[in-house]
Amino acid sequence: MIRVEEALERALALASPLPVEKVPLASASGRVMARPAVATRDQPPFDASAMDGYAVIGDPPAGATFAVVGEAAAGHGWQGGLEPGQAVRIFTGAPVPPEATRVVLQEDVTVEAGVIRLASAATGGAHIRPKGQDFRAGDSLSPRRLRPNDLALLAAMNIPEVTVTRRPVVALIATGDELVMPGEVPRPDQIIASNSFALKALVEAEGAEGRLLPIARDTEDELRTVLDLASDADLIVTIGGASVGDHDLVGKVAAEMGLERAFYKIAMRPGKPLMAGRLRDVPMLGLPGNPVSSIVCAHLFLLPMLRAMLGLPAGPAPMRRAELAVALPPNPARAHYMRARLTPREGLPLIEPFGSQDSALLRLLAQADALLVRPVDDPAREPGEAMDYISLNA
Ligand SMILES: Nc1nc2c(c(=O)[nH]1)N[C@H]1C(S)=C(S)[C@@H](COP(=O)(O)OP(=O)(O)OC[C@H]3O[C@@H](n4cnc5c(N)ncnc54)[C@H](O)[C@@H]3O)O[C@H]1N2
Ligand code: MOO
Repeated sequence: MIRVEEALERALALASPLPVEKVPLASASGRVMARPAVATRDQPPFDASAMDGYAVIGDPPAGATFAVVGEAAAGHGWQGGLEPGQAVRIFTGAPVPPEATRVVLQEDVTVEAGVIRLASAATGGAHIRPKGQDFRAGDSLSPRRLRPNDLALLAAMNIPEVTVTRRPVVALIATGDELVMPGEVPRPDQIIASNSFALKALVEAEGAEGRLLPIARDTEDELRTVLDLASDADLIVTIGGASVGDHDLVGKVAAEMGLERAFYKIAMRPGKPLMAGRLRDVPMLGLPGNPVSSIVCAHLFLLPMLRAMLGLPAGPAPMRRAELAVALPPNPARAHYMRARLTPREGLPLIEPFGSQDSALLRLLAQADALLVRPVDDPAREPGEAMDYISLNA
């Protein structure tokens, strides 16, 4: 059994960034930019008024009057010139006439017969947004996972298409004679396939496409057939059949199909029988079948692999700190990822692992906010100690 850190390194070595493609800006939310985007224009492209009011020259005192000689609205600049003693009616977003040095707010003037009079001295802000204040032509946005705010910036930069990394297609293969899909009527000795649904949601939240393949029954032929169906995926994920039982066929069948194994079995709880490798050029992750084990392994291995394929910085699932609520005995030779509840407080949140850590309990997993991380050979812990955890709510 190898350690989690070593296993992750080997898993990440299987995953390389996928080719890039161009997508319209309107479809780019959540996608991962593959190259910097470079602005082709200044924003604003002219000195722009920040307020509705009057553009004037100088710092006039209270009582000063100006003849209104024209109007500048957003999208309609004033071309007629401006002299001292004159004002141009102006609206937010309009180009400020080049001669003007400030905009006075309409609330600060009285208007009579085309003449404005200042109620108070025009001091303080000029209410002009200088050309290029937001960004200039040539400024760039560095590659990142695109959030809605980033899309607004790219649009303002006049970038209609973004170069992004292709979404990894993840084939999800549940295995086992005991499984039927939700909505079907199981025999008395069957259960409902549940893991694939969490895994599909997890990979899609990460920016990949999850493809649910038919459940592979516990025969070598059927498993081979479904693995063949997955050969055009970017990542093959099997669920179950990873352990040592007579019906655990994934390792055997994959090996016969040419799996170059990167590892099998790790010093981790839950998730000991995890395997990974390359099957005919496609990276493969063999998750254990126990529901909690498969989902915990997805957080620790599958999501980092997807981040690597998306060209994002890839490494371990991000860790945070919390204060332990209860005493814990020493942790033996397998790192333990304990399902736990977090209570937010001032300072570090409080973390309390559930009493039962059975890897079949989905109801407890649904109540869990976090995985409390206990490294290999972690000593006994006292309440109040600061510990690492991985968020399940992110
Ligand atoms: N003699 C040993 N037995 C087991 C060991 C071991 O070291 N020696 N390891 C245990 C551990 S730890 C785990 S984890 C499980 C994992 O085994 P498999 O990956 O072979 O998983 P299965 O046997 O196929 O299934 C385990 C369990 O999970 C249920 N399951 C499977 N797939 C799904 C699914 N898609 N949705 C919902 N539930 C699923 C399945 O019905 C079983 O109950 O092995 C231990 N045994
Ligand atoms: O590793 Mo198994 O995942 O403990 O249940």
